[in-house]
Amino acid sequence: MPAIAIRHLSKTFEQKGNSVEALRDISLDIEEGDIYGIIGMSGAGKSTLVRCLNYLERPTGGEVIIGGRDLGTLTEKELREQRSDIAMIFQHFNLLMQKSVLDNVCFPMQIAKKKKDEAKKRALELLETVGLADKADAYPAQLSGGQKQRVAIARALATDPKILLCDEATSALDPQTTQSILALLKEINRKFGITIVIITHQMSVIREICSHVAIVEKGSIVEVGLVEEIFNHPKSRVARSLILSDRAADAASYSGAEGDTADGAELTGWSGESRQRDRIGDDKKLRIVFSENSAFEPVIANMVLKFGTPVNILRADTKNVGGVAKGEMILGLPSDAGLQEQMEAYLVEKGLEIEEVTGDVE
Ligand SMILES: Nc1ncnc2c1ncn2[C@@H]1O[C@H](COP(=O)(O)OP(=O)(O)OP(=O)(O)O)[C@@H](O)[C@H]1O
Repeated sequence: MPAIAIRHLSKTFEQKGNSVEALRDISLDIEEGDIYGIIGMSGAGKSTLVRCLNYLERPTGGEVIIGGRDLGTLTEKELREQRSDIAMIFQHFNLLMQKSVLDNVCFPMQIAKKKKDEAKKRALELLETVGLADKADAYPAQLSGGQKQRVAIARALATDPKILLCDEATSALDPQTTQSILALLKEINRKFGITIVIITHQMSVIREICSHVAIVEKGSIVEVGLVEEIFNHPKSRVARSLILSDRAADAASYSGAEGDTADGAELTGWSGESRQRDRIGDDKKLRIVFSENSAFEPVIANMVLKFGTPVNILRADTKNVGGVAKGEMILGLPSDAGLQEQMEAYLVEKGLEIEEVTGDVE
């Protein structure tokens, strides 16, 4: 049984005679212990979807089934109880500014009428878990963004939830702090077995920690599956576009490239992570994903030698996809159509998986 089953979910907002279909016929299974990503551009419906998952927003149609219970059939009281299983963190942390860090973490336990000393003990344990034991007496205003999000995470864990919903939880943070918060979420998932749903517009966040992803566009799911599979073979236009705009913090520039290709091959524009749109014009662009850098370098170099024509490397970098380093390269082929065809055939013959990229490579 999935931790969260979403069946034909829809949500329409009615406003001054206008109706906005924010969600249309969304169906998803999120398994227990998953770190599940939901990604889409601005206005796609992500926040509405996450708010429907705990019925902060009541769907117009369809079902949300959590732990086997259809939330739509619950009374308000049952819904409140059910919600204690579902915690949430937000982009802007939503801490109580007049309360100390410790009191912020104690707050949900206070609401749940837990004994004061037990709540304090648990809150201190949780602050330890998020690495902020020394900040118990500080106030939110005295903390950095990353520290505030850690407090919010500790507070979210205070009611021992089974599910943690993260709505753009790292969007206000710098790349390095984002990495550390994602690492913390991963640790929490592993340590406590909590199912985590991550809502984001950043592909880098998805590929860092999610096992599965659903891509939302205009209120509908356009692609869903394993992150690695979608990263390697995106099918929808949105997935391609999100992947191509993924210039994350860890997109360490591709190293060792020049040395490895210096054996006679002339790769125009090779400079680790290069952007040479102006030189490639409207020529054909290919995206190649590979698991080891060594797998493609000789192939490209030999191809250049074989055809006696340079190719442009528009981008080459390494990305972390679920803890595994994946190489990604965008190759610009010469404008001759016959040569393009032969080069493509050569790459496929050498075992590389290629796909055409349309539009600009930023
Ligand atoms: N309370 C509301 N009343 C009317 N329309 C709404 C309401 N909430 C959201 N919408 C509309 O629903 C659509 C989806 O909005 P939503 O906030 O879920 O998107 P999002 O993907 O989270 O966007 P962003 O990343 O910009 O936050 C948008 O067209 C938005 O204008």
